[in-house]
Amino acid sequence: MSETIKLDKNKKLDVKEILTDLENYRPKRRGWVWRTPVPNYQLHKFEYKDMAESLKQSVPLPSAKYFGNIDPQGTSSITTEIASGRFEDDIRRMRMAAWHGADHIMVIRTAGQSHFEGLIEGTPQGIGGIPITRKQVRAQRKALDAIEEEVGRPINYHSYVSGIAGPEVAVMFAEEGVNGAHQDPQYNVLYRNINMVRSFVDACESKKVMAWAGIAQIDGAHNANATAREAWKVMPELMVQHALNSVFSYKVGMDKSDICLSTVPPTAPPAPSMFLDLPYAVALREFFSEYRMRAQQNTKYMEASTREATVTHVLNLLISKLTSADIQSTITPDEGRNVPWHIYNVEAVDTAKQVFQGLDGFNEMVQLKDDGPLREQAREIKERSVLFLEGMIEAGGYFQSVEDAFFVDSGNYPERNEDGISRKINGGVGADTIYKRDEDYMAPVTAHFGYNNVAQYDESAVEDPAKLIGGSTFEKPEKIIFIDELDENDNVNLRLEETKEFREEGLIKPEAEWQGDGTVLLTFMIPESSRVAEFAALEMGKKMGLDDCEVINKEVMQAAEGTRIEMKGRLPFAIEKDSLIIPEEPIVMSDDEIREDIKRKKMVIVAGTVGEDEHSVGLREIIDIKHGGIERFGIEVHYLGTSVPVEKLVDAAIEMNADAILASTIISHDDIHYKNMQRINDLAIEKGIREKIMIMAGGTQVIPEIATKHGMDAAFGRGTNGSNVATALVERRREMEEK
Ligand SMILES: Cc1ncc(COP(=O)(O)O)c(/C=N/CC[C@H](N)C(=O)O)c1O
Repeated sequence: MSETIKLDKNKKLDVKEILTDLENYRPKRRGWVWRTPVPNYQLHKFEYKDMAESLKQSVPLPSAKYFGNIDPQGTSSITTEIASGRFEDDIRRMRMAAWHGADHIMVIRTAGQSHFEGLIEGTPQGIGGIPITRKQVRAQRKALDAIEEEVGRPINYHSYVSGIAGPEVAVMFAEEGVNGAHQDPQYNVLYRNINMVRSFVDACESKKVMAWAGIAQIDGAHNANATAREAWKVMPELMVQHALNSVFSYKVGMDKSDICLSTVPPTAPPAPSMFLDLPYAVALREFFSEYRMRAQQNTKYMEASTREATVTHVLNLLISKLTSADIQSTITPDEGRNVPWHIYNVEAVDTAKQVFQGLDGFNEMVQLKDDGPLREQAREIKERSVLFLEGMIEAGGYFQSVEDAFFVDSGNYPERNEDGISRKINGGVGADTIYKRDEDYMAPVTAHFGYNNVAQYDESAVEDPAKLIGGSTFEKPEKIIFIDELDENDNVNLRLEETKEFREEGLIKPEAEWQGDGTVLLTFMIPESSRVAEFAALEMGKKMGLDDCEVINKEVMQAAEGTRIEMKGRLPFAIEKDSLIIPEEPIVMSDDEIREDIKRKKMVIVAGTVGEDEHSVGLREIIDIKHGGIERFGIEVHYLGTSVPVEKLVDAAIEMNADAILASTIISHDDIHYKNMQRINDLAIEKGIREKIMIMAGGTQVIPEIATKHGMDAAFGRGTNGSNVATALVERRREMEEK
């Protein structure tokens, strides 16, 4: 069995190492792992109410630096769907997402795989998803073994068991340690036009196998949201679809704790979405309190604006918080315009993480009203769904009601708009492919649904039919036939060869979804109407030398005054890493070394926020002893406050015979911060003190390399602290002393 690969956070994951010895890889475990809640969790200066165990390593939110760099993890599993078509490139994105808190990685299948009659092998490239094959599943599960070690939390790997080869896929997933899967025969019927009898018979087998492997199941009800003309009208039907798949799954043998209802808040602003969606979320959780909730963010009304999608997602997360979400599936905010990009998978995971962090303890302060429209609407949705179910029974059962187009009708049942999806009982892909088992039928395999009749060969094998063949692949994984590649023209090895230069030859290109794709995203505000702005942007992109420019989002600022344009394009060149001139990271001296130098020779500093700038916090943090500022080293600081004229700063330095001027500059409009730096420098020259005084500046928008071009001896940007500044002062003074 191949060893778990050890990842170093400062080293890229080596896909080739993942692909090595795959035939001997065995999954470490089966089944789903839920997060571990930690009641009253002390993190930094806070006590969290609704958090789970923290990660060993992670990328916290940008603002975590103000809170001891904590990265609290909510109790819901967080999903991100990563399936660019090249599984090998997706592995790196999985690592990025895991570091941001995703512990449920979903891989949607290549277009139409639901209609593939059997398993596919090797590693062909996919369209809009990944061709799910044994080798690709193994590679990604093996990679996730390493990634979960690195972040310090189990990661659930997930794909799809629906389709005409559902049972075969279920068996392969059970063999390969897949942890979660969509399985809902209604999906086959309604959205893939697979014969309904075949779908339900297959689902018995698929669910039986998934139950054996402890695979958490997600149903397909959310698809009705995405398909219905007016999504908020299908809520009764959604309840029925959940009921059908959940009870069916339970009856086949799945634990209710592994049956996850896939629920999506049906609407989005500008609709009054909380007023419409919250009652549905409440009704659902009341009806199905024994099952798991997999809350998925709304995609139906997602356009190309990532901002708009993110705000809708935050509202969806608020519903999850007010009700419940065992799994919170994030949807990338760019799904309305791209096959999702790395940065947006991570953004979506961060959005969910951030909202749950921000809403920690919320339910101890806010509760849902016990009366009024919330309860009335929830009741009505339940009543309509019961009517829907009764209507189905009256129509002659599930198959007949599908044929009668009960489902995805945009009428709020019992209202009907007669625009539902109808499927023929004897129609669709796989019709007439169900055969009655012969009298002497038996199957010497584990987790086989239905009467298996093995007693005819061996009474003692009734509970363990695979005993008749010395164990099936579930007991004897060495019986699995591992096929490496089948298509010599479409496989991961060829693709890796094409992108080798970006891994082994130190070439750098930006990438959005695939290694070396060169994709960049530009945001413009063009002071023209939408059409003019679009074509102006394309022209600008061309002149910038970008290939394949495409405007992927336009938002009107005002019809005539301007349009916000987002345009993607491709960089036609790569950068050689070795050719980059990267300035050394400023070293930070030890406290003792700084103190020694100040003791050796006193240092007096004049400091102030310069110009018309009232920001004081940053400079106070750099100066004040209680923030670990430079005073703690014994440096004498004369703080002149805020909005200090340049003249006053320089005059004070002369009066105090200061060794240094420290200028804080937060406002950067029209480069006023650099202009003030230049003025301080020039005035010091004019007053004849420039040679003997150090001048330094800092602020969140300051780029040190630019500041030094405006006369600064040193400059400090976002994230600087007292030790950085004190080190620069001591170093600069030593240089001046050596002159
Ligand atoms: C029950 C079920 N089976 C199969 C598939 C996919 O099946 P194909 O291989 O035919 O595309 C789906 C798809 N749902 C969309 C995923 C969504 N982004 C999600 O997060 O749920 C499904 O819901």
